[in-house]
Amino acid sequence: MGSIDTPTITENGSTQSYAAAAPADDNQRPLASSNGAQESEATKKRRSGILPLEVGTRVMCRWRDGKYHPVKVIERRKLQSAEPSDYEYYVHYTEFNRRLDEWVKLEQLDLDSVETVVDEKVEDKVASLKMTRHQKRKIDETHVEVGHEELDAASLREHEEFTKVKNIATIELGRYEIETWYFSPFPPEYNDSLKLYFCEFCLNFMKRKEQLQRHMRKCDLKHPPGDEIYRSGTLSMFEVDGKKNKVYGQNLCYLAKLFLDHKTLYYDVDLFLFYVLCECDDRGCHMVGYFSKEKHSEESYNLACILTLPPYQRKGYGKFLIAFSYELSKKEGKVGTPERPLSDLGLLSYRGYWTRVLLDILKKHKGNISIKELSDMTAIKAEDILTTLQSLELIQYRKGQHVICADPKVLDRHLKAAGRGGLEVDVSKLIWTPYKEQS
Ligand SMILES: CC(=O)SCCNC(=O)CCNC(=O)[C@H](O)C(C)(C)COP(=O)(O)OP(=O)(O)OC[C@H]1O[C@@H](n2cnc3c(N)ncnc32)[C@H](O)[C@@H]1OP(=O)(O)O
Repeated sequence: MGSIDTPTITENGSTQSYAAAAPADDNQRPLASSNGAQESEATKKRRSGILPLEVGTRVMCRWRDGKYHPVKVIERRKLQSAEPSDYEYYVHYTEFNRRLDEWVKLEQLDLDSVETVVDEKVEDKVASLKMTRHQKRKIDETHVEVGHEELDAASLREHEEFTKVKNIATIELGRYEIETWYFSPFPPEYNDSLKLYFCEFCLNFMKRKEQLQRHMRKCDLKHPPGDEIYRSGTLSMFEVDGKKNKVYGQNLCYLAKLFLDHKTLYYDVDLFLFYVLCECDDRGCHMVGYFSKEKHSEESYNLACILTLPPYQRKGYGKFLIAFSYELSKKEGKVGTPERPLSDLGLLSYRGYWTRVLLDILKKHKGNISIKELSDMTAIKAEDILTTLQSLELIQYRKGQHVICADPKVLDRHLKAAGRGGLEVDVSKLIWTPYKEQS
């Protein structure tokens, strides 16, 4: 499967880029040169007519692969120079996920491709009028000041303005420096910092490296707070109760929101349990990722948010966390499903997990099996089983019923295409009591 591009991570000074810069090719366009001496009078006149570009402008932009891609200008900021047209632009690549939005220099833009300026105000007004009450509440909850049920169009627009540009560009966490993906509503006093320094154990965050160094001398945590409920080899899972460890829970939410776009940031962490996966060595237990789970979910959600930190992605931890969430559901005697909406990467991971689990059972099972039986065996909600099997074309609708038609050859073909299984959860190493039984 091809890779969805993600920003960069630095470890010990060496930069790993998930999207290698491609060599220049036919897709290369002439650079929008800022060298005035070589420009014709006509070009100069045209440039001065359109610069600085308006927010909302659509134009082609040279990306890190060396090719030009369509972008929309989201924001602009003035550079400290004498030229009135010297700005840099925050752009959204319309073909890519928002995590790749970035500040670019004028030189990266092909000014010959500038399209008519969109009337942002009209566009946004229409969008905000189309918002449902539920969407409004979700947006409101990601804001620092929670609790405004009714947002008028003006404050909604103000909020969108506020969140459209990433506030924190990078974080330092343990031995990694990580580029962030999205806006996260840190308390206002952190909003002037491009980089934040996290204690990898208690997740407190600071503006300066020296503050972190001082903190690390005092912090006595060497693993997440809470109970270690799983250990197998160097992998450990900790269950953190948001009520008992409120600050940790909130810090984790601030951190996670930097990599989760459409998720609500809950300040009321009391209602959640956090399952934090760590790789352990002699220096301590280092967070790899986590998922959160509502203590009581009316919608039978068994997972609210899931994150593998970027340095650990594509190594099977995501599928491990998903598998773990279903193992907890099995212990509770319930079926579960992840909270919606799923992100692009979330959907890929879940589809991959469901596909492999179901194909493995169908391959081994002799005779007929129903969706209900599959659901009982896996704790996967029947709807998710149905959509997965439908996408694999293993379902037929006969006499008003869905019937699974699993030809062994078709199963083999799908299994081959399903890729790696991810890291296994060793259930014998899970020592856990469901939440309700603890109180
Ligand atoms: C309910 C919700 O919370 S939805 C939101 C989900 N969370 C997010 O979007 C936060 C940011 N993303 C992440 O944290 C991670 O990408 C996760 C948690 C979704 C997946 O974590 P990972 O540790 O990378 O998962 P894992 O290594 O098990 O891979 C899962 C599968 O997803 C797909 N996948 C994951 N990342 C990519 C990618 N960058 N490009 C293409 N496919 C990908 C692959 O099919 C992969 O399986 P494969 O490697 O065998 O081909």
